[in-house]
Amino acid sequence: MSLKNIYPIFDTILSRSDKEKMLNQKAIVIWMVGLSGSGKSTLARALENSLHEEGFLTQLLDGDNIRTGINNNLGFSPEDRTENIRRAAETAKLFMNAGLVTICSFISPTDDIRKMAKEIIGDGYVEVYVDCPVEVCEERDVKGLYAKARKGEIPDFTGVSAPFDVPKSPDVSVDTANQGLEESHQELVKAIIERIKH
Ligand SMILES: Nc1ncnc2c1ncn2[C@@H]1O[C@H](COP(=O)(O)OS(=O)(=O)O)[C@@H](OP(=O)(O)O)[C@H]1O
Ligand SMILES: Nc1ncnc2c1ncn2[C@@H]1O[C@H](COP(=O)(O)OP(=O)(O)O)[C@@H](O)[C@H]1O
Repeated sequence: MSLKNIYPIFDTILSRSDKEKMLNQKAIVIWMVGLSGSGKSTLARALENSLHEEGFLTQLLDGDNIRTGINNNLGFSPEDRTENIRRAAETAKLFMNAGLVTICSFISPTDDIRKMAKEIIGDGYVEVYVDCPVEVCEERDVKGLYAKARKGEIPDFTGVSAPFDVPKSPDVSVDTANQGLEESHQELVKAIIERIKH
């Protein structure tokens, strides 16, 4: 008789649902899409804090920990953006399969890029469109990037000199141009909590 028959744990592959049970939550990937300055990072951080307070185990993935780390060799050409999102989606899937509620904040500018992310992640992909027109994002110009892009100092800038396809069928849409931060945050938390309760 083989060792595996005596000690079945050597042969057992734990599933996502075993981990979800342990954490008492449903694991999903919340994929936040929107222009620079639309409010993705602000809402992603606020959402993560609220979920944490409610006892959910979370992980946030964004430019700060992905573009400076695993993707520090990538820029903003269409090919590099695709590779950026491919690696981010694969990373998000690993966290999701470990049972975590994973929040991703990337511009994800085109239909094709989002289709790829959705295909990689599969069941559990929840698309959130952080809806804010370029005029309002430009007015905010949180990092001064739109001004630089208009002067031609940043090439291929999304919404100015590179494309952004408005998502056609997001699972959740948050209008940050006509709503305050608090209202957008509450709306988002409500939409997500009902998807992650075990
Ligand atoms: N050319 C160009 N176009 C758009 N954005 C630019 C560019 N160059 C630098 N940045 C800064 O990079 C942030 C976007 O990175 P992402 O990884 O989210 O982009 S993408 O999904 O791969 O398109 C984005 O951050 P956010 O403002 O948080 O969206 C910008 O600060
Ligand atoms: N309803 C809202 N939701 C999110 N952010 C908002 C909202 N209204 C105004 N803002 C402001 O818009 C800016 C969004 O910046 P940021 O979160 O860095 O965007 P992004 O990560 O998409 O580039 C912040 O200064 C934020 O305070």
